[in-house]
Amino acid sequence: MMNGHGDSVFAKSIRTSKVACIGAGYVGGPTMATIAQRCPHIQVYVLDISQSRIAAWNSDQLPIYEPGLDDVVKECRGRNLHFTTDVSGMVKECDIIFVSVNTPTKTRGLGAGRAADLATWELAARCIAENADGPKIVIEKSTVPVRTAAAVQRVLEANEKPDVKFVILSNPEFLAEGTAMKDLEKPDRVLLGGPEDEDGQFALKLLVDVYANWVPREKILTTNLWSSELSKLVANAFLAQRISSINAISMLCEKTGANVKEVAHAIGLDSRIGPKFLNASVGFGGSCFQKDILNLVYLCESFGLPQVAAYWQQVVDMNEVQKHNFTRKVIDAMFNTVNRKKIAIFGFAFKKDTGDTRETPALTVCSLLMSDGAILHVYDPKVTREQALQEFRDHRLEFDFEKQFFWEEDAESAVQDSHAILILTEWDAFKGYDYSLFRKRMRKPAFLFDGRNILDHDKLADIGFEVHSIGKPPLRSRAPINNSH
Ligand SMILES: NC(=O)C1=CN([C@@H]2O[C@H](COP(=O)(O)OP(=O)(O)OC[C@H]3O[C@@H](n4cnc5c(N)ncnc54)[C@H](O)[C@@H]3O)[C@@H](O)[C@H]2O)C=CC1
Ligand SMILES: O=C(O)[C@H]1O[C@H](OP(=O)(O)OP(=O)(O)OC[C@H]2O[C@@H](n3ccc(=O)[nH]c3=O)[C@H](O)[C@@H]2O)[C@H](O)[C@@H](O)[C@@H]1O
Repeated sequence: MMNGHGDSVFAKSIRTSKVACIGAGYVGGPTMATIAQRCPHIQVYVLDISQSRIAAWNSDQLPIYEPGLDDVVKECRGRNLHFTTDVSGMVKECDIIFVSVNTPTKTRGLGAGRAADLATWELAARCIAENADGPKIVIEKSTVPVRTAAAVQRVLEANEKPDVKFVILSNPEFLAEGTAMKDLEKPDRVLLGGPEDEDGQFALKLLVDVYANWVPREKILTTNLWSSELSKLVANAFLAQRISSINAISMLCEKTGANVKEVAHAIGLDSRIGPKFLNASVGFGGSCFQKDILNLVYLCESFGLPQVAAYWQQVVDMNEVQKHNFTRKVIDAMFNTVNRKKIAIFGFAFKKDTGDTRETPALTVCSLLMSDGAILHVYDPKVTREQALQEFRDHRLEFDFEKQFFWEEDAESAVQDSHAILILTEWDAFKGYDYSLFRKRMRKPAFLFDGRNILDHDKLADIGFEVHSIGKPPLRSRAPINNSH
């Protein structure tokens, strides 16, 4: 793995042929599968406390859906990629240990609702400390608050094993779900932060060499620990800020007759702004944007920067406004009530090409509609009803699910006798449907609310739909009267 070893005692005793990762989730699984594929000379062990998750990784039905992942796992599993619950055993065996456990928002106590909950991280660190009988390089792969490495160092060293030295590196992950394998194969950059002393620089070089097996050297950045930790939070905050900014403008478009797609295109051609990540939507979701911004807000407050905290808090607040605004639009348009009306929901995942529903905007929209009495029939190609129900439970949202929340095997069944179709996830398949046929099966007037702006709205109005989208004035049906049934 290394071209040459360092000279220190630490450097000389690090064994480099085995790597472990604690946490076999959306990040740990795909990231380690990529390392195994690109570095056949390294044995990679992915560890998790969840028996069921590890069993799934070892089966034909992987625990997460990610395009391209199956092939890489099939190629490497059993060769140099291993999934196991033997966390302590493999922590002993491996000197290079990534930690990719979940770091959700704290739900109680100091900083509840904002600060990152590092309990899982602390447990992982304690596990490493207890099982280490030689030097270890511990790599923060999870997204953590800036200065977490200092806390981790204290936990690791508290066991007072004089011969065991730990070096902590930061290596945040920038992959997006749905494109994880492509992002890992060709990252915009790999970011590595480490201590500035000799062993820190040795460890950093070791990790650079791992990535250099497939990532061009100029894309591998090295910084100090704190810059690396903070850059991850800032990257997510900037990305989410773009969405909240264009969503805020979409509300103004709806009032003024401007079209947000045209505005996004016009501003995106300015090379300083750029065209990406300017799709106005029903709101951003996913496990990270909200939690990472709240974490940033909490950090700013803790460091005595209330104005900076308030600035970033607005990004999350605007996202809430957008989800509520969209739902209010639905209810307003449908004569101010959706009580007992069947509504077809297309998509429950937080974005296309993933089965992940964490913080999905669909949860808020569906909850608000059910509060108003709507009967929802949901179709999502990759999400199960049980998973959606778990999402409601996780957020302590209670409804009469047996009467108001139905799951359908296809879009057509969801649409039958419905008053409206809501597009909440931008699955490509939703673009190819025969909406003319759908409209025939629906109650009239037939409403369509495109929360992702993915359909041809003029065509839908010609077919006979009343179309509402994001950041555009609504379109009434343009179908001839005799065509309206
Ligand atoms: N999901 C994503 O797209 C991205 C996530 N991240 C960050 O990566 C981190 C992990 O995220 P995900 O992979 O989505 O989480 P996840 O929840 O899918 O996976 C975490 C896994 O860690 C396991 N775990 C927890 N404590 C453990 C312990 N003590 N020992 C062994 N296993 C343990 C859990 O059982 C779970 O399977 C988070 O900090 C997140 O912010 C960063 C970039 C992208
Ligand atoms: O830290 C993380 O977890 C990851 O968070 C995001 O990745 P992800 O949440 O998987 O997906 P995105 O493509 O960023 O989409 C997030 C949300 O924003 C929405 N979105 C995205 C882009 C856009 O223009 N408009 C918009 O509404 C998506 O539909 C989705 O709900 C970042 O893009 C990754 O770089 C980062 O590593």
